[in-house]
Amino acid sequence: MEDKPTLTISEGPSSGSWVLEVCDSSGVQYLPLAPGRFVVGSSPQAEIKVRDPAVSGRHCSIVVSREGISICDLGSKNGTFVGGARVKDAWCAVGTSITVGHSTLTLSEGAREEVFSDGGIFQPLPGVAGSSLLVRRMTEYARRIAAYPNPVLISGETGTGKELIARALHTEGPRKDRPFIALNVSTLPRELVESELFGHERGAFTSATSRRTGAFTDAEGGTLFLDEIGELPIEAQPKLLRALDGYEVRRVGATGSGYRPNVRVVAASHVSLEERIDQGLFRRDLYHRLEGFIIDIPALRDRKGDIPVIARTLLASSCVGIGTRTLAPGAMVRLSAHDWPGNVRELRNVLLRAADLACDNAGVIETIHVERALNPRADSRPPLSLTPQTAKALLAKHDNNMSAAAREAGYPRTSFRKVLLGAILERRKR
Ligand SMILES: Nc1ncnc2c1ncn2[C@@H]1O[C@H](COP(=O)(O)OP(=O)(O)OP(=O)(O)O)[C@@H](O)[C@H]1O
Repeated sequence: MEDKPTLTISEGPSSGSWVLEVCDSSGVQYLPLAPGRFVVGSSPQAEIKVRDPAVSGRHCSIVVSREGISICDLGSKNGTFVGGARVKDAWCAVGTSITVGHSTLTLSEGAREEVFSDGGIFQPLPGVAGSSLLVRRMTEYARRIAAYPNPVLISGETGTGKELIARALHTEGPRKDRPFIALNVSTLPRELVESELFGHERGAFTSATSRRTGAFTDAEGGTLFLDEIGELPIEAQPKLLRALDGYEVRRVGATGSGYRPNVRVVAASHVSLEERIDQGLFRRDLYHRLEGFIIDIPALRDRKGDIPVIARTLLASSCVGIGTRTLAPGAMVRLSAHDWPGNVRELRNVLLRAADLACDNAGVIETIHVERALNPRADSRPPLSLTPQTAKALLAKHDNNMSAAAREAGYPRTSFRKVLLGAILERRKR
């Protein structure tokens, strides 16, 4: 849509403005939707053009009316999917993610008036793939606050990329040439936390055989990333508060005057710090010192439009040594249908396993590979009994298409082939 129609629907259940986020091989486009019918496809005539060879010329249509927004498949080759289900006609709600080919279309509400300072050319944060509206908003905010010296609190479920964002805050800010030190508080022995943070003098405690600097000194002039800050023992919290308030702090066992750290603290937590406060495990004053700027990273299931681009990025970066891999449209649909409780980390691991399983399939990851990668434990169970005879029958059923027969059997193509070779050898023996 070269000239983008914009209109605010003022009556009916679909009141408000709608934006369609189209994520295809060329990146992301945000298209404000006016009432009407729009054909989605790869053809130049389509009103909503998707640059993706797996998308049919006229793939599906989107109808925006007073009743709401509906989608209708137009007899596409690879199908139109909402969640994991192939649909002919479906009503869509805000947040609905539609998969066509390797691309996703996500419906958002009320972003039409939103103005981004990037002038429409989205510049992702280093290493952070994804360009959904949620990520775009987060990126804009992170870039802005990267310039400040104040602490930042990053919240988000496990695997959403909290450390990545912390690193981006560092590299995008004025401290980028100074150290970035990451410390996972939950892995520190309770009795050593203070020493790890602030250092110790020789003889301060039994194992302190020499003087040691702590993370605050190591990060001088730069950024200190404190992951799992909610696990910081309550007795170490006042000293961190002092450091954040700009007062002098001393090494464990030191006497006399201390030092005033010049460090930007970025803390992260995947648990609610408010809950830790209610449980008496976290000081409210420390929380307020940290939460001047909060970045809340959305869960992957709330930005499914990011899955294709993150998946492609991870396949390119994580599969070094495995080989080049591409995702079949069905595999992308399966990825988009999953809820990703482990977020991007889980996606990375699933892709790695799927890439390995696809080694015999010309580098194409199919739905079956994703399915098996999502259930790795099922994979280590002995395979269901596939005899040479059933393999042969399946092959005949699928007109000698080995991939299709292997898929139905739930086997990788190589294993299926081995069983089939058994049938041939058996026949030769007779
Ligand atoms: N948007 C993204 N694009 C590419 N890779 C990502 C993205 N988000 C996360 N990752 C990758 O996912 C993995 C987990 O990220 P990270 O360690 O930053 O998550 P986290 O939220 O800090 O996790 P935890 O709470 O468990 O410490 C890393 O390998 C990271 O590079």
